[in-house]
Amino acid sequence: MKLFIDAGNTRLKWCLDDQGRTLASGTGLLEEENPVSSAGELISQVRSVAISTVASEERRAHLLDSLAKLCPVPVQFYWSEQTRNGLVNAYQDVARMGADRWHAMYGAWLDHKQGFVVVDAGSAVTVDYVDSRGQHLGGYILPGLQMMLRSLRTDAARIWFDPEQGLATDPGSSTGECVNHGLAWLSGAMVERVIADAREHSLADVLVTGGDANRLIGLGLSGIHRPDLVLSGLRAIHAEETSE
Ligand SMILES: Nc1ncnc2c1ncn2[C@@H]1O[C@H](COP(=O)(O)OP(=O)(O)OP(=O)(O)O)[C@@H](O)[C@H]1O
Ligand SMILES: CC(C)(CO)[C@@H](O)C(=O)NCCC(=O)O
Ligand SMILES: [K+]
Repeated sequence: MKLFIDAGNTRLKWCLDDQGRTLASGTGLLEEENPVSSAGELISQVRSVAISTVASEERRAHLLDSLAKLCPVPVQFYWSEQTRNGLVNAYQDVARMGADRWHAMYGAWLDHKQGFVVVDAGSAVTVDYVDSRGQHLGGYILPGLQMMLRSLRTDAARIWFDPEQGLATDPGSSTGECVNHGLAWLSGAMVERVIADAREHSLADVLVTGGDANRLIGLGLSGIHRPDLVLSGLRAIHAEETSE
């Protein structure tokens, strides 16, 4: 059995794979003593681990330590690449691209050859465009939804509010409404731009992943929700690399 991990800046997503079949999956927090505690006893059956991560070196080392204690098996990290199976990265310096973006794009490329947008609404929001030739046209990195609220709360002395997950975008008449509606309004504007760009570049599909995917879909991002997109790309790449 193989363990696949997508370790973001906040959360970690894992799945257990037996010859391409998903036996179990779950989430954890990177700073926890055992970030894959939700896998329980199954962890003892793991024979190898493959990881896609954008966490700091410190957190990556912590994850390796935790895994070494739980199951002393080979661990392989997978990073961004220049090209794979027709998908071509727009970055000159691909080592700088977050592995999650490349793996999500590759996961999308396998099923959506007619051009697509990947929106990953995690700790940060990323938007990437790939055309029908597999050429990555480039992308955007924006602060995540929680990150924006947190910066308003910590960097502005007189802004106090309770965060809400609402979708209302009408002008607010209290601090709480102004902040919460403001975030929905800004996110909605981003959604409109993504839809307009997809049309302009003839990208057929919009794939949405990350913890805030449903919020963006609620704000009008009509797309395909693929919570497992990074893990899908990682699994495919691992399979290709180990079958050679
Ligand atoms: N159970 C949850 N725990 C934490 N965040 C959650 C949860 N459910 C939804 N969210 C939302 O998900 C966002 C984080 O998304 P996600 O878990 O995909 O991030 P991540 O993969 O750690 O981040 P990144 O890949 O950008 O580093 C937060 O902005 C938060 O609003
Ligand atoms: C943008 C995030 C944080 C999204 O998870 C991640 O992909 C990352 O750390 N990227 C590095 C910078 C880049 O992709 O150019
Ligand atoms: K992510």
